[in-house]
Parts: sequence; C-alpha cells; structure tokens
Amino acid sequence: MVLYGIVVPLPKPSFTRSEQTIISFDPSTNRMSDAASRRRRGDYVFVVNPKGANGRTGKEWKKLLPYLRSRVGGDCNICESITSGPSHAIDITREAIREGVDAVIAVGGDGTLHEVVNGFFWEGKPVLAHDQGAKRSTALGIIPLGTGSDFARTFCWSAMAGYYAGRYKRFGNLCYVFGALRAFMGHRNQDLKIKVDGGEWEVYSDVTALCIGNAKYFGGGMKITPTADPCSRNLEVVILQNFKWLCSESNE
Ligand SMILES: Nc1ncnc2c1ncn2[C@@H]1O[C@H](COP(=O)(O)OP(=O)(O)OP(=O)(O)O)[C@@H](O)[C@H]1O
Repeated sequence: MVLYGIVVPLPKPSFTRSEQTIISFDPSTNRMSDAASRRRRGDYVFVVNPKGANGRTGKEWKKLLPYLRSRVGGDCNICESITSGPSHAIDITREAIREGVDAVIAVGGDGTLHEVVNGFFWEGKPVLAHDQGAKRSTALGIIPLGTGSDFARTFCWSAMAGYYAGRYKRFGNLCYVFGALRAFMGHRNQDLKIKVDGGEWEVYSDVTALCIGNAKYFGGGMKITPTADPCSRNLEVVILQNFKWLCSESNE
C-alpha cells in the first residue's frame, strides 16, 4: 500500500504490483495451455479527502477500507492516498496515472472529484503513463462520501454514500440549506441582461439566481437544473426571479 502525506514535492509513488498466475484455455488444441499466462493485478489508487463532509469522509473511509480489502483485495492492489490540502488530489492523480495505475478513485465529495478529474489532464491534454503512453488507460471511479456529492446523485450513485454516510448526509444537506438561507438574507434581486447561445440580449428583471448546470443537482440534492443531462453536451440555464421574503412582502 502507498500512503502519501506530503504535498510538494510529491514522493515518487512506488505502487506495489503483484503477479498472479492464470491457466488459459487454448481453443486450437482444446487443451489447457501448459504455459501459464501471467496477469498483472490492477493497481487502484483511492484518493481520500479526510476532511470531506466535515471530517466524516475520513472516518467512513476507515470503516470502508477493510471491507474493500476483503471484497476486492485479492484481485487488485488497493493503494490509499490521503490528501493533505486543496489541490493535492490533482497531483496525486497525475502522478498515479504517470505511474500507470489502472484506476484512480475519488473518495469524498464533488470538490475532490473535481480535483481528481483535473488530474487526468495537463495543459489541456490527457496525462499518459510514462512507459506505455496512450496504450494504457486509467479509469476514473468515485466513492461519494462528501457533504453533497451531487455529481454521483445525478447518476443515482449515491446509494452507497447513503448506506455508509446516511447518518450524516441529511446534516450535510441542511448545511447547504442553511447556507443558502443565510446568503439570501442579505440578497437583493438584480436586473440582468442575459444572452444564451448567441441569441439576442434579453433583460430579466429581479433575478435572484442564474443557475447553469450540466447535472440536475446542486448544494446537496437541490434539483436546481432539473432537466440537465451530463451526457447531452448541453448546459441547462435556469433563471430564478423575484425572490422575496414573506415578511418583507408584508412590509411593502
Ligand atoms: N486534507 C485536506 N484539508 C483540507 N481541505 C482539503 C483536504 N483535502 C482536500 N481538501 C479540500 O476540500 C475540498 C472539499 O472536499 P470534498 O468535496 O471532498 O467534500 P465536501 O465539500 O464535504 O463535499 P461536496 O463538495 O460534495 O459538498 C476539496 O475541494 C479540497 O480542495
């Protein structure tokens, strides 16, 4: 197992790989191949944000790790990589891909996933493995254990988070609700000129929020762009207008 604990410079990862012998069937001879072929065990790097969901990601991960080892540890090398701060997940991911690992799995919320996805690219181009280049591809995985984990929710992948993190997820969602309410307390609606897709400029009065999304959820499960589809290559634009506190209405 590899454990990173330093931000910069990153220690060069030394992913341990173990070889496993498999016996192959040769259809031309209808015999089991005498020469046993060698199959490399996959290297899966789990990039864990211990501070996600107010520290609960780290705690849940500690419980999940033995389970993962027991379920898939025989088939792959499970490498745990703990992030030490913002952007560290990007560096870990890039380094892991360059080392030729088979999968990088983001363990945390949307922020961690965002960093891991960015780690797949460097200067606008995909990061490649040092030795095998484009021949080798690295899969991206996610274990949604963040406060909102809205990306996973969009694909209905939050069941696992719901199972492991069900106790605190509702608090996470409430955090977003409280945050939104607090933000709205000092909020003033604005008139906005908006132009979409090269169309005409249009004036929208009393705009409360302009939401642009390629996925349905935001802020821990708020369906803010309800028909957005991440596979459509389109962004959905939702304009919320004329938000008022009931009490302020009665004062007018
Ligand atoms: N060790 C760390 N200490 C402090 N912050 C960290 C650390 N590792 C990563 N981070 C930062 O924490 C941010 C938020 O983490 P993450 O998205 O995993 O959790 P969350 O905010 O609870 O979930 P969500 O974004 O789904 O609501 C990340 O964008 C990352 O920059």
